[in-house]
Amino acid sequence: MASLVFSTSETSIFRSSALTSNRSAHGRDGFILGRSIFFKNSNTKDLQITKVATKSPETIPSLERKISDDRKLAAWTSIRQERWEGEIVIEGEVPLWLKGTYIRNGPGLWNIGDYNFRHLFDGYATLVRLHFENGRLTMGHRQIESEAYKAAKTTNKLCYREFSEVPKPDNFLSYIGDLAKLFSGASLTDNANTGVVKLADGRVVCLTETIKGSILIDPETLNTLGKFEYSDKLGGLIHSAHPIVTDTDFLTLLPDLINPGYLVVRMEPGTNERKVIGRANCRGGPAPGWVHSFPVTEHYVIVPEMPLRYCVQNLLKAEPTPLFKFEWRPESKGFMHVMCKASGKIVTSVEVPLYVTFHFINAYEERDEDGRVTAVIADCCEHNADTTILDKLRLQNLRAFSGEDVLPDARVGRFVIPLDGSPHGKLEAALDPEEHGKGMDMCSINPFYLGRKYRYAYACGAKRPCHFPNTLTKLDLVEKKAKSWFDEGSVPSEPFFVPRPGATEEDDGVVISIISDKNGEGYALVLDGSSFEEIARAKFPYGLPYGLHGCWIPK
Ligand SMILES: CC(=O)/C=C/C=C(C)/C=C/C1=C(C)CCCC1(C)C
Ligand SMILES: CC(/C=C/C=O)=C\C=C\C=O
Ligand SMILES: [Fe+2]
Repeated sequence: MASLVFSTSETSIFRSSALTSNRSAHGRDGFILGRSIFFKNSNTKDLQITKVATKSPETIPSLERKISDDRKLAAWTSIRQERWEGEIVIEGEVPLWLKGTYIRNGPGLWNIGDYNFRHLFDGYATLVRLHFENGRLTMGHRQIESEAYKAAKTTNKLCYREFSEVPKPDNFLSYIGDLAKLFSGASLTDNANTGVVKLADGRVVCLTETIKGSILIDPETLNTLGKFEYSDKLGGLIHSAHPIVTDTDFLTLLPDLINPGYLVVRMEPGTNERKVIGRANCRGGPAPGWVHSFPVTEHYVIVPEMPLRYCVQNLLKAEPTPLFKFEWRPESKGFMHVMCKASGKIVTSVEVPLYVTFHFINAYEERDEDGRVTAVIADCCEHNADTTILDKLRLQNLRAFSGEDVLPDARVGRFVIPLDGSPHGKLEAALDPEEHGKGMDMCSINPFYLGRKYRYAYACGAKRPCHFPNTLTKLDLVEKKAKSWFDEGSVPSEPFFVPRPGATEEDDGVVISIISDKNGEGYALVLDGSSFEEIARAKFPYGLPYGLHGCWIPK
């Protein structure tokens, strides 16, 4: 007789079994019982097994929706259950030095009951954890318990403004109330679905573009610990989704929508207080350019002012506009401001060609033979000044690939910002975009090269035809060459570089990515940072939704 003792947690103790053995389907020991699969959790002495539901389970009851086709790409499909954890089998070999935890964040749940969200960036945050130790790998995933997520679960309704979704007012009076809540920030989401960073003091924070969407998590359990409250009086509602975080620093930008400009702020480790370094005033208008990320060099913070600008009118609209909360203002031009980190002074501010970017890759100072800084070089994933990429990230488009080559072209955009007082900067491709299939986004570098002259970057590129970046690409910015990993029909997430401790070469390390494959399944992939060959993969019990950005927490 089979007898299973289920605890209230996800993990259950197995006493005896009349279960079906299941090695072939998942390449590891496990059992099938009804519609659930159980894997051995082999790092405990007890025979402990972890339950994996194969259909929409009861764990997200109010958000439940039938998954009709189990084999469709998991990347654009809502996560099937709130959490899972267990050891997964590695094919190949993970280097023994790789000890620690990779955590990836991203929007993984795009529906409330039968109501489907429209944009990739609307989804409720899903964390994925890959814990590497002694050549073994434990995977876990879990939803972040933001107020927005909890409210959707309890009311079965959208309660906060997401990237493109706006709660429906019940009547005219509540519409007026909603406008007030928009300006106070009360109706903005705290759905921290964009990135995750480890602060120098060890705290792990998930982030999005709303300041209230800064949420502390426990990197071991993926528990939501609570809001990260900023103790200063700086106010404001939005910030860059990508602060610069190092072992000593936390820098971010706060766009000022009233008096167009950006505050550059720093937060000391162990504190929650952001202090102003300086302010960059916008040169174009009527609002600041969207600032999803920004780069730094050793001595400077680079403040981008994109012609794709925040738009207060679009913020007020109930239905998404073609550019969501933004507008394209080519006449307002594009600029790059360079601020001295030490003094907060703007050392130069140049007009540059029009550009569209989510992600800066890196920046560094160019010096002459006397060691004087002559220019700042800043690289980004640049979408050829074309805003249509935002529309391509609507879920309807992501779910509808019919083989047509519809991904707009992108490149590694290299800004050259002279520091000699010239009014203009340059923007050119750092290498021939054909090298990476003219697709380019979701980048990482060796973190020791942040702000310094560097050679390698890792990003997603394209093998055409495609509708979304579908390769992992190592860029050599000196040789101006790219090398790619590709698996037909798969969607890889951001290639994340982890340096080998003690390494002296820039590309000595591994690259971690999470793959959603054409069979609806998924796996963690580890590539060698130097050869860019696969060294290991580990299949998940089921495919996971696409995720955005990760961080590495060394053991
Ligand atoms: C996931 C990602 O990369 C970006 C997410 C951006 C969000 C959630 C932006 C939200 C916003 C609002 C809810 C209102 C104010 C404007 C804006 C910051 C775009
Ligand atoms: C998925 C993405 C931006 C994510 C922001 O955090 C951009 C994809 C661009 C494709 O080329
Ligand atoms: Fe991002």
